[in-house]
Amino acid sequence: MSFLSVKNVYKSYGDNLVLERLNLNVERGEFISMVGASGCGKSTFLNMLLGKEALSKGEIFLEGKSLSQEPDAERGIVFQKYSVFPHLTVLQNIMIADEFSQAPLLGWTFGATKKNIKQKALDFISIVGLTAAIHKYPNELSGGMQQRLAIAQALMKSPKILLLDEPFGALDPGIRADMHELIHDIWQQNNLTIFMVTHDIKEGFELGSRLWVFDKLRHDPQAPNAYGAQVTFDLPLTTKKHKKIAQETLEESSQNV
Ligand SMILES: Nc1ncnc2c1ncn2[C@@H]1O[C@H](COP(=O)(O)OP(=O)(O)OP(=O)(O)O)[C@@H](O)[C@H]1O
Repeated sequence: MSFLSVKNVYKSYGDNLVLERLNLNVERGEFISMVGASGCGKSTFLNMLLGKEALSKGEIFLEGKSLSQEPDAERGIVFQKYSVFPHLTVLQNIMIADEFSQAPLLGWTFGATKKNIKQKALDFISIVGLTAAIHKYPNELSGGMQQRLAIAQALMKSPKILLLDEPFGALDPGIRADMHELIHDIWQQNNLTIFMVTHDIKEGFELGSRLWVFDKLRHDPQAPNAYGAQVTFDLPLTTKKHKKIAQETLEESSQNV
């Protein structure tokens, strides 16, 4: 049994068939980079993994259990646009999800519970390198720091899978390189399974252990929505040789990625 199995999944919005016949197996600890032309359904696929979008057909299993339709703590997500609360400090932003899960009504925790959550938050703040900024508000942080904050927030929930939707797209190249190192270390040290959508094929190659290219195999110019995208290339990236072969494969196919 694979860690995550996608079985014959289809997704359409009205008569717009976005994804069709997806059959994929992923093992724990893989880092899947997902690329493909704009609008081919990469984010839709992530949202289905998150449980935010219902499947039109088929099923996705995580450790043998069908994914519920509700977003779940087992799946953390980091978007390009940061999902932080502007009126809370870095520390409060990271603590809040745990506080609400422990005290769902008001989100206020006290005593030992609060102390434990704070310690856990401080540990993640240290991992993402924000210790010097714990009392700052999001608008006082750079883009890279805000992204670190979003990653720490996602990690607080100890997700089994981490979903990254173009997480570094808005960052300057230097900061991007730092973030690549950070996410690579977090992936390795926590045996996380990561799905990352990126428009930057170089980033996909650098970070991923496996590359999925989404594309439509069939096109009907008279009915552009009649066919959905599939994973047309599924290539390992675990060694330098794999990466070279993957690069050549894509160049030969002149895929629009
Ligand atoms: N909630 C929705 N309702 C209707 N159509 C939607 C919805 N979400 C996405 N779509 C459509 O599904 C298709 C795929 O969108 P999606 O955002 O998944 O593509 P993408 O590959 O992530 O694109 P990009 O690379 O530009 O972010 C598009 O045609 C889009 O218009």
